[in-house]
Amino acid sequence: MDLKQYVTIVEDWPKKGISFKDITTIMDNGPAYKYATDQIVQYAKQVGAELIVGPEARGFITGCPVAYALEVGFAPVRKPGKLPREVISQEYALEYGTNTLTMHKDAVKAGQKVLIVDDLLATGGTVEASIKLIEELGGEVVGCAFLIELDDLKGREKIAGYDIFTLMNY
Ligand SMILES: O=P(O)(O)OC[C@H]1O[C@H](OP(=O)(O)OP(=O)(O)O)[C@H](O)[C@@H]1O
Ligand SMILES: Nc1ncnc2[nH]cnc12
Repeated sequence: MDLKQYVTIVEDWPKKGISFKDITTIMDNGPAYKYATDQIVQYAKQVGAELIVGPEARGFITGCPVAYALEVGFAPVRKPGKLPREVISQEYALEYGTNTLTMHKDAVKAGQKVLIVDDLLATGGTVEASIKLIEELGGEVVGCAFLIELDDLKGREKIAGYDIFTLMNY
């Protein structure tokens, strides 16, 4: 399936100069959403994922169906003030701003093989911060899976040494 036909490109959003890749038009199409999920599930099996971690919010939409299909758990990476129990935190930079990400202290078990799933790899700030959180909790990041990679932003250089799987490149 040519998934790119389901991505909607919105120029100059949320700021001038950003070419926003809207994946809601993959998610609202049943076969496209299933196809995208199935590709990541196959990859997750290859790398032996025991837990899926997804960054808020689009990492939930992308990662949760993968966890469901594999019958493994899903742990959220969230923006500050959202998780109710003890958290660890990590600052990160976005293509259009900065923020902090948090995870519950007990979200990952020591030695657990973790696959990070998100919709898009841009500068790599989000996935880099997620890797730091998972490793601080003792998890082993066995891969990072994305629907989309924005090549010019060179996010993969930030996570050199980690296995990366992407379905579409722009
Ligand atoms: O590689 P990076 O430069 O870090 O950018 C990629 C991240 O940016 C987007 O999330 P965003 O923070 O906009 O949050 P959202 O999913 O809640 O819209 C996207 O879903 C990725 O998580
Ligand atoms: N260009 C972009 N399109 C969609 N999501 C993004 N997150 C960071 N950069 C993005």
